[in-house]
Amino acid sequence: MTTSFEQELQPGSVIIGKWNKSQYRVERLLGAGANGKVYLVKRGQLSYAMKIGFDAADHQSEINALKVLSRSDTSFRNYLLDVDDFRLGGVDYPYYIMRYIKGQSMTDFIWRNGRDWVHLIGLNMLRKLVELHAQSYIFGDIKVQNMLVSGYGDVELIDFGGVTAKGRSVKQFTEVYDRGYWGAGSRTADEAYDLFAFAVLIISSMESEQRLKGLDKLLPQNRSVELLLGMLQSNTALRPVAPLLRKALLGQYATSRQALAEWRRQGYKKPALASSKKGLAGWLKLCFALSLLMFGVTLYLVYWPS
Ligand SMILES: Nc1ncnc2c1ncn2[C@@H]1O[C@H](COP(=O)(O)OP(=O)(O)OP(=O)(O)O)[C@@H](O)[C@H]1O
Repeated sequence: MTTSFEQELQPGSVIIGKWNKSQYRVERLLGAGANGKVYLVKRGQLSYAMKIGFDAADHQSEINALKVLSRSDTSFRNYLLDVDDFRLGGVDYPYYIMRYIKGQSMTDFIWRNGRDWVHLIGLNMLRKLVELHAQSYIFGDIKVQNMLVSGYGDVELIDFGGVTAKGRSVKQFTEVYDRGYWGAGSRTADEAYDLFAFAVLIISSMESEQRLKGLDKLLPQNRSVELLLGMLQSNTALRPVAPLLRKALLGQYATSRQALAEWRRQGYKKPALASSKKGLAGWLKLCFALSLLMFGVTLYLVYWPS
């Protein structure tokens, strides 16, 4: 049953769970998508994200996967914190409470801090996939919008709507990242499916908007993995990881563990955050100013008539 939630929850309004009676104060809307609306809420001093589902069946299946992951001994532990309904205008709306992830999109992060970050972000993304795959699920809907990057290139996945048990048909995907769209394989949930999308994610994060334009509107006869391989080949910044991404696009990794092991073997320069780059620039400016001052003092001492 679809229970579209048209209303906006106003900041300051209080949501009370119908069953668990937990109370959450709404701070603001974080985002809205095809499956629901996500709000930043507070319980006491702690912040959480609350997702109100539109479709009861989709919402429940997302919760089922999150319950398994939340109980696992992985970084997804305790990701899901509460599941309940709230009543508004005589209608019950299902919601769940999850960890609030503070971060920025991968493209923003790379734009701010530099392209050398792609290696570390890729590594952290593969680590997440290995954890998820070990629980017999695949993520399904890997895309820039479904992950956040924070701190020193730490990656968090958000939107578990595409999480699918291995062997089933992928529940939710985005065309450009989907190997079926590119005629590169089926939509059956296996680890290689996520690795294909991972390769597209890395390639697209290093491409200009101009070159990505129209990729989602290609006629079926023009969609071929060769096009993605061509983009990969021409991107010099991706040269060290190009052989790995090529294998991922061609479905040559059976497991994410293999891909992670190879990614790790690629050495990379430790990237610097923009703020520390700024710090360095500040130091350089200070040193330059000091050397000018010293130069002035020397001139004064040498040439000033005594
Ligand atoms: N745990 C979280 N912490 C912080 N922000 C979040 C969290 N979960 C979701 N968001 C924000 O809310 C937005 C919408 O959430 P989500 O992607 O889960 O909705 P959706 O309906 O499944 O979207 P889509 O149509 O892309 O499938 C996200 O793009 C993100 O900005």
